[in-house]
Amino acid sequence: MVSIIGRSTTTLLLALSTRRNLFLSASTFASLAVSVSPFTAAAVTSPSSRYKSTLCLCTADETTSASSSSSCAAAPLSTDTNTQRTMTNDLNTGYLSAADAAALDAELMSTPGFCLEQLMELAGLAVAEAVYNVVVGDAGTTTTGEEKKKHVLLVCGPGNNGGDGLVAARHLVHFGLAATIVYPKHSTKPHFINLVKQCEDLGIPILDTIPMEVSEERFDGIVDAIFGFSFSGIPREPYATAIANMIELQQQHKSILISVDVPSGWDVNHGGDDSTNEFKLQSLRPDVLISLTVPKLFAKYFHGRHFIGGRFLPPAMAEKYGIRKTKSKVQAATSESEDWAAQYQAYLEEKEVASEVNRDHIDLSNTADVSETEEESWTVQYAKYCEEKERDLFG
Ligand SMILES: NC(=O)C1=CN([C@@H]2O[C@H](COP(=O)(O)OP(=O)(O)OC[C@H]3O[C@@H](n4cnc5c(N)ncnc54)[C@H](OP(=O)(O)O)[C@@H]3O)[C@@H](O)[C@H]2O)[C@@H](O)CC1
Ligand SMILES: [K+]
Repeated sequence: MVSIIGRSTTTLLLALSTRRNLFLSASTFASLAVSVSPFTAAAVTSPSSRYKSTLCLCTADETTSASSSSSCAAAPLSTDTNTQRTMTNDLNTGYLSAADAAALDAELMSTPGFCLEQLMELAGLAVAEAVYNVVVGDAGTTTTGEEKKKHVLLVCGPGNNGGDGLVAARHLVHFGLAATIVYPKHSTKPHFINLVKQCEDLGIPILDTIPMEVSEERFDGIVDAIFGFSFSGIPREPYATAIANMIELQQQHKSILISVDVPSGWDVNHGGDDSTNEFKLQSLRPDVLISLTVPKLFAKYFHGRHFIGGRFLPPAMAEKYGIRKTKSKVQAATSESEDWAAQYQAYLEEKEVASEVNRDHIDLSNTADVSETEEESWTVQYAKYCEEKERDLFG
């Protein structure tokens, strides 16, 4: 399976490695990327994603790691996209009840001092990465056959699950996909107002209802970010209609339905297959589930493709909540990643050659020296240019 790190992390590492050590090997770079990656995103049965920040492969064991410091950012729990199967036997992380999930959330924001905005950004980024992997997948292209951008509809609810959807929409657009948001009830909290503004600034349409006309856009993926672990009872309007519309689009347009943390309408502790409940008989059947931090109890009844995203648990807290830890291993990168690594190595070599041309001796193990020398070389060239100009002008 593949773990993914965010582009920002990659960029940071590129910048750091370029400045601090030009001989940093691609494999060291990849290991470093894995070790600093703050979240986990998805799993991925499609190891050949061309998304360039996909850096490492993890074993199935990795999906069980709850340690934020050593685990890959996202891990898939099921390994076969075509034959859906239960993940129960594959999962060693334990499941959280709705009450425990809320308590864990509150505790993350007290003892380790995470703020909600921080957690939501990590969660939303992990969601975007999993969605990218699912929608773009093996095809490795962000466009459709007609060269239109692949398009993701994100249906966002009134709480933090909806916030994860808003964050994910922004990242997906930065990843090169088209996004449309349906946000029936806007939160008046300042952070949510900002999230909406950030999406508007990217030109993402924000609608009140799901466009259902046949002539309207076909969505490659639909992200269900309506309800998370604080949902209870039967969905009220306008969300009941939104859920029904998502089911219709999934069935008629063959859009991939991806639920964030909890399939909306499912009982967080008991799942969505309770035949005694009329609504649940019509409830949505997501193709993909992205559990945040840890799967909730209902996930025992989910049989589709399963990712874990946004794992930021310190080990002591993981232990407290019965989340089992295993050692995480980083295996060889995918062939795509190797391509990427090769490109990076070539870039380093190019830089090295350029530096050698520019001066007799450069200590390549010291960034300060390199930049100073480059700066010196540039200033020398500029001085020569000025001298020439002066000679031309004044003889
Ligand atoms: N640590 C983590 O893992 C992190 C988790 N994060 C995310 O937060 C999610 C939990 O967020 P949350 O607590 O805000 O609740 P969530 O489920 O989004 O919705 C509550 C809203 O739904 C409403 N509502 C409820 N029942 C309803 C019904 N039957 N019909 C209609 N409405 C109903 C309810 O309204 P109320 O009943 O209060 O009137 C309220 O407005 C979690 O799943 C994950 O996605 C990340 O962002 C950060 C890190
Ligand atoms: K959801």
